[in-house]
Amino acid sequence: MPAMNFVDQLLRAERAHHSLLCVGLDPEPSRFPGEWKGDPSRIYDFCAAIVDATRDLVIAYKPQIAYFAAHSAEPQLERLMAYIRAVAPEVPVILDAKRGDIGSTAEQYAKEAFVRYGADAVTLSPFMGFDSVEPYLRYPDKGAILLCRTSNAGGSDLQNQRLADVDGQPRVYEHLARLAQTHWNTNGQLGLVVGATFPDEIARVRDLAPTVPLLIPGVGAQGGDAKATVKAGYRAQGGRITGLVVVNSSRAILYASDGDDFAQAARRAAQTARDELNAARA
Ligand SMILES: O=c1ccn([C@@H]2O[C@H](COP(=O)(O)O)[C@@H](O)[C@H]2O)c(=O)[nH]1
Repeated sequence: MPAMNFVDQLLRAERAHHSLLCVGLDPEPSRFPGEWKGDPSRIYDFCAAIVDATRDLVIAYKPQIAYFAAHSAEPQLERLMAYIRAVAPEVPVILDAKRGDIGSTAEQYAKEAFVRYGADAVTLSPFMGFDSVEPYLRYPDKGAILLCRTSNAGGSDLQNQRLADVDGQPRVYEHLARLAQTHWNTNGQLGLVVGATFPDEIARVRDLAPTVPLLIPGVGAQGGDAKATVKAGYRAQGGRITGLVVVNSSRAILYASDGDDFAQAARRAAQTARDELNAARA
């Protein structure tokens, strides 16, 4: 049976769990509960408990590789990826690595994401241009999600600049949104990262890239508005989703409680976030 591609995996998970919520797996040992506090050898256990508590509520998981690499915990990430595939095979996993390098090195990063970790998609910085993205597109079913209009304030420094210093010229992030909808999307599996902290820009990206899935971090701990996010980026017609949003929340869910009830608290926080996102679809 041919493998299901990333976009279809997202749509299937959305249907199965009626959810636009992506839980971000950003394990920070200093915030672990009880006896696990400060112990990096518990990264896998902590994340697996979060997965067990939330797996019927999500459209995707997004492990951020830095939280593993900083503790030499890549083997725990490998184990976690295998665990998610085993217990939640219907949930795609986006490896948040924000890679970006020349083609020969990008080939190695693509192998790391898709072969070593078995990720369904990876986040990339498009700053080095199409030849730095192309090696990922050679994997026909895998997703590549390009940073477009990021959630941090400093994202404006470059992404909001106009291509020529003339009013009316597109901004860098607008140009990228157009490319992702058209020429660059050679396997049909590109996505764009747009921050929930900038709902007007989400709407602009959606206009320029009407069918590209948007990964939207910035609700929860960064204060982005869930309702405004969905209104700006989600599109459906006649019961069919035409513009999908995958809305990430990490710390607000992982650390909803610092006690032994952390997993139950994460579940409650995920339920609340999922319901809030769904209410905004109406
Ligand atoms: O523009 C961006 C791109 C990526 N991120 C990542 O998303 C999560 C957000 O975590 P919260 O705890 O929900 O704030 C984190 O992994 C970032 O590296 C982003 O925030 N903004």
